[in-house]
Amino acid sequence: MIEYRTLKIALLGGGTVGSQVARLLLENGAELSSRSGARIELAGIAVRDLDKPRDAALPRELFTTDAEQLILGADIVVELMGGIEPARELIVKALNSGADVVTGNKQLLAVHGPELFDLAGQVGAQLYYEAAVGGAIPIIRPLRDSLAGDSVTRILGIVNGTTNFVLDRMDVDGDELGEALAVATELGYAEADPTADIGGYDAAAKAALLAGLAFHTNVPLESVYREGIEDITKEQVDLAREMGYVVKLLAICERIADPATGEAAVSARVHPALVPRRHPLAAVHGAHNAVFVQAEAAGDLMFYGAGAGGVQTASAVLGDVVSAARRHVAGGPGVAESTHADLPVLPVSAAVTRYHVTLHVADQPGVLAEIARLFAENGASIETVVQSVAGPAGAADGQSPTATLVIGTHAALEASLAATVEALRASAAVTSIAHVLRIEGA
Ligand SMILES: NC(=O)C1=CN([C@@H]2O[C@H](COP(=O)(O)OP(=O)(O)OC[C@H]3O[C@@H](n4cnc5c(N)ncnc54)[C@H](O)[C@@H]3O)[C@@H](O)[C@H]2O)C=CC1
Ligand SMILES: N[C@@H](CC=O)C(=O)O
Ligand code: NA
Repeated sequence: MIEYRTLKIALLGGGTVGSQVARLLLENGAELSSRSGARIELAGIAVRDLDKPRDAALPRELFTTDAEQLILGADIVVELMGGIEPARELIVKALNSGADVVTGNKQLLAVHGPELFDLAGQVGAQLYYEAAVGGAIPIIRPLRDSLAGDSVTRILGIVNGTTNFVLDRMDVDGDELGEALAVATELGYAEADPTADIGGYDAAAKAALLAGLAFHTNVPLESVYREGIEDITKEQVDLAREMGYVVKLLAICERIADPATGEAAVSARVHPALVPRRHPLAAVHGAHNAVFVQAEAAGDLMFYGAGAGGVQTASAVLGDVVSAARRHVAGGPGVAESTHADLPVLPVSAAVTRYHVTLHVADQPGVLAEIARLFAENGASIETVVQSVAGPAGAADGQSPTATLVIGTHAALEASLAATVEALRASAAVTSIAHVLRIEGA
């Protein structure tokens, strides 16, 4: 019989993910122990409210409201509380006490990652965070380890399960945004404050982590361009479908050349985009996530799976717990973060994208030529135009007839495309601009 040493796990948070981590640790403890080479013991679960009903039936004596006390004597601290404080302070205490830390807290890492990874390096501890991006999908380890010998050039990902669920329900079931969000929240996909999901903040934090790992540089959260899906309407989703697209919230991380200097730089942005129906990302339904990685030698890779949900995310957390336990058994400092480059992170204006603009114009001779002139003058070139006559303010009201134009552009600098839209807005030929969305993955 093998004599294992015992490793104590302190679990901070017993909510959607934490309760499933606790259940699986208790149910599969023997198996996880033999995989780790150490006996893994759940020492306790810190929560705010001892009497709150949990998703999993867990022994009451494991629960405590004293997170600081629980950390003392723990070998591995699993932080699943979310938010910045007290999560940051507790992780600092855990690392300083020599414990390894496992977290799913992308919000915290996107803001305080550099100082926490530095601290972990200084004290010879390890900070694991596979659950922080893409839920159950292995994406942190592949970027950090498997692709460490390659050069990643671009990441295009659906990294927020809640917004993908909501957009999918709007597309497939005809739901309104609000009703679909209520279901996503009920299913445990949304953050404690779902504005983090709908506003694109959660995806922006994940984009900062992905870009930092992929390009070996620090990508501050505030340098990630962010737009959420709060203004996406059923009308836009329906129009997208008619035109052969689906609306997705994308995180796009790219290594680019600075358009002004030609120097190497990085761009990270999160926004809703039109994705062609034939693109594999269009087939990512429900709360699933998918991350496309393009690398110089490997070519195109795709990582796909459950991006949110308690038990699914618990899988990633437990993988990190086993890694941490193995490190305790083997000794040594663990894997260092590879942030050594110091690349500038450029604003969205330096990104190259395509626009899809729906506008109402006066249905008169010369208008189309005027519109084309505004695009050309601002450095954007039109790829497709679809026109339908008799727009919303038609001749029936005694006004001039209007036409609706749906224009798709070729790829151009975001700065040129945004300037074109401003010029269209100011033009007497344009009655109104109905929608502007970027096209990606075409
Ligand atoms: N729900 C999901 O699908 C996913 C969540 N995550 C991340 O995992 C973390 C946890 O998420 P959920 O389980 O969904 O959250 P939750 O809101 O369901 O659970 C949070 C838990 O932390 C406890 N807690 C919060 N503040 C505390 C404090 N000050 N002291 C003691 N306990 C405290 C709460 O009592 C609760 O038990 C978050 O960082 C989230 O972003 C990551 C991937 C997927
Ligand atoms: N709220 C997040 C949970 C996982 O990170 C999401 O919806 O993706
Ligand atoms: Na993951």
